[in-house]
Amino acid sequence: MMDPMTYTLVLLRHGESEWNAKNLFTGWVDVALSDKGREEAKHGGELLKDAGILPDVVHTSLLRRAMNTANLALDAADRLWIPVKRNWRLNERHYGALQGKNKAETLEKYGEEQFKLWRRSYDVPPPEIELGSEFSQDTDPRYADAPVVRTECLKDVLERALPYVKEEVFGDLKAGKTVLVAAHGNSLRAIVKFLDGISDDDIAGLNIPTGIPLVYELDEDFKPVNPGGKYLDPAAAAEAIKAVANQGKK
Ligand SMILES: O=C(O)[C@@H](CO)OP(=O)(O)O
Repeated sequence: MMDPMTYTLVLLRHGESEWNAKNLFTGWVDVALSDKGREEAKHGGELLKDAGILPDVVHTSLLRRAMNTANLALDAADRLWIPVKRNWRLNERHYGALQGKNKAETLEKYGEEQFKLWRRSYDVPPPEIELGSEFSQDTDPRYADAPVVRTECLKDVLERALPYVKEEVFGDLKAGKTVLVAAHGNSLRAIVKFLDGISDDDIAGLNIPTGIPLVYELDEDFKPVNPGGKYLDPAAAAEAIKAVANQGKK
């Protein structure tokens, strides 16, 4: 039994996307899940159901890989009926001019140090994307309420995600709901950094696998009772985390 004084927050990174499979920087580009990604999402829902962790409300980004992952997972857990809240603040980190670029080619061209800084440093953003270019979202109507974003580092993601998390996600937790957040590698890294109080340096080494629910029990001050959370399939998560860390290297 879970302590009745704790809140249950489930973080779920979307299943593999078509651009994850092609090893391309994705960011705000709205790519679909791959077949494997759809399977991962369903499996994530089955893991939730098997663990008896049944979300009462789901929060997603405005990107279809997260929205569809939430739907597939909730369908598998027989919770497709729960309320849905969507917000751009849960989007993947905007990858600036790297959006649409191949990770292996970028590593090759700029070297490991620069590649790592762009990918995992806390406060070094990639170069800004050119407005109006193929992979820019500056005219996308779904972002009418958001500022024009041209690139983001993880710090920027944390700063735009946190107000939403504190208000909406914590608000639902306070109301006694089990909350599912279906989002992205870097928006979830930002949330985990905040929850676990991870330092700006150490966050570089944290990677989140696709499709495996990460469950946090939080105390009434929203501090993790189980620091780092608990993956519902720890062995699969450990394998997948290594693979994410090594993306770019062939
Ligand atoms: O391309 C992206 O948007 C992200 C997540 O897939 O990649 P990375 O893990 O390299 O930050």
